[in-house]
Amino acid sequence: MSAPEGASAAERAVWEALGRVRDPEILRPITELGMVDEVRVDAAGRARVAISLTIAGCPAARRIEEDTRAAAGGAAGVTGAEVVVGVMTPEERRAFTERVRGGRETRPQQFGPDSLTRVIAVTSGKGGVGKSSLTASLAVALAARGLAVGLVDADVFGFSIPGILGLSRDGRTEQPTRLDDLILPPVAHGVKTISIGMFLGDQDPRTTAVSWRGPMLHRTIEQFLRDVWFGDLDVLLLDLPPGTGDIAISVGQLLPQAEVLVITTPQEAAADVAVRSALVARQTGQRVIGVVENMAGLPGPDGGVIEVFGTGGGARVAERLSDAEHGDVPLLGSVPLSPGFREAGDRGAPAVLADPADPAAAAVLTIAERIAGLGRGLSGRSLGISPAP
Ligand SMILES: Nc1ncnc2c1ncn2[C@@H]1O[C@H](COP(=O)(O)OP(=O)(O)OP(=O)(O)O)[C@@H](O)[C@H]1O
Repeated sequence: MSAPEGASAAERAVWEALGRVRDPEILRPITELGMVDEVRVDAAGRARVAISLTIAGCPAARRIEEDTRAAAGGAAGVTGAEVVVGVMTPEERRAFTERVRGGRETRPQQFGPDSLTRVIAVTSGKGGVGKSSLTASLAVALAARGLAVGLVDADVFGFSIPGILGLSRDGRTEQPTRLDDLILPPVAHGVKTISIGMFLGDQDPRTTAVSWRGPMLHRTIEQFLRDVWFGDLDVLLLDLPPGTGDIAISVGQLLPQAEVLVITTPQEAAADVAVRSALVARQTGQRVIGVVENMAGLPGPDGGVIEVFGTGGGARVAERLSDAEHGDVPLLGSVPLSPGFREAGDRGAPAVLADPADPAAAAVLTIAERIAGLGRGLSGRSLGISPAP
């Protein structure tokens, strides 16, 4: 929607400014989404903007209201701005969800084999190697490069993504917005993020144990991929639980075209199990695109490096996964131990944004650049186009 005919110059300026206000969950302009009902600017330059939100008090409401006021107030010829917030009628909401979907149905799966979204599942053999920290940081780094990025935290037992991305504070995790059968994921640092930790209702994730059997886990991942509206993504990252359990197998079945990124530490024991988790992914048809070594040497105060977890694990995993059949699996980078990187994650402000000069953050940024540059092979895939008759 844009300024109606007969609008004054100041009203047109307000409409134009509102075109730069994005819904923080859908990441599209509120004018395009039909959320602006009316713009009036009186002779004294006072603007009155009427907007309609999907649900009263939806998590994004205050942000949209503030951004709208700021945008209208800053438009040429405007001396002050008032924002009147209304709620869409069920009819308007239906039209809104249609607009969000762009006429497409959410079902079946959004990330089927013909989708142009690169799906990258991040796996590790054992826990605690920094897989979640690296997945979240890579997602943020790729989004900062201008890509549309989604992140599914499929680490059901150890979901830590909401905390690392600042979506969880004091035991309360930000909730997705539900619009009828559409689930809109919260956006953190430009990344559309969904986690099992967002579906625990009022339960405190710090004290809530998730103990689900395989079929329930499978259904949850399936629902994440089907009902959560990510829109058009360039990249979808999945943080898998460590090891080769039910979730890894479900993801392999649901997303056989996914690429796999393997995280290990330099330690022999971590490297051995990392190779095994990659081999399981391969059995389901997924392609291993590379290995990242985390928790490599800790820079010491005297300029030396303390090899807390030894050396060489990343290179060993890459070498063992490279063969004539699968080609060369590269070691995409080695991320040093860094107290600053950990602290930033604990604060919910990833170091790749908050402190890009941090040695671990810098290594992750370089790895993100390499991953973005790898692209995805389209050979053998249907592009969904047919010759003109
Ligand atoms: N390069 C690093 N330097 C310092 N600390 C790190 C680094 N990478 C990860 N950490 C820290 O190590 C801990 C474990 O990391 P994380 O939770 O990301 O591991 P994980 O492999 O996802 O574990 P799990 O799968 O068992 O949940 C976290 O406290 C994290 O902040």
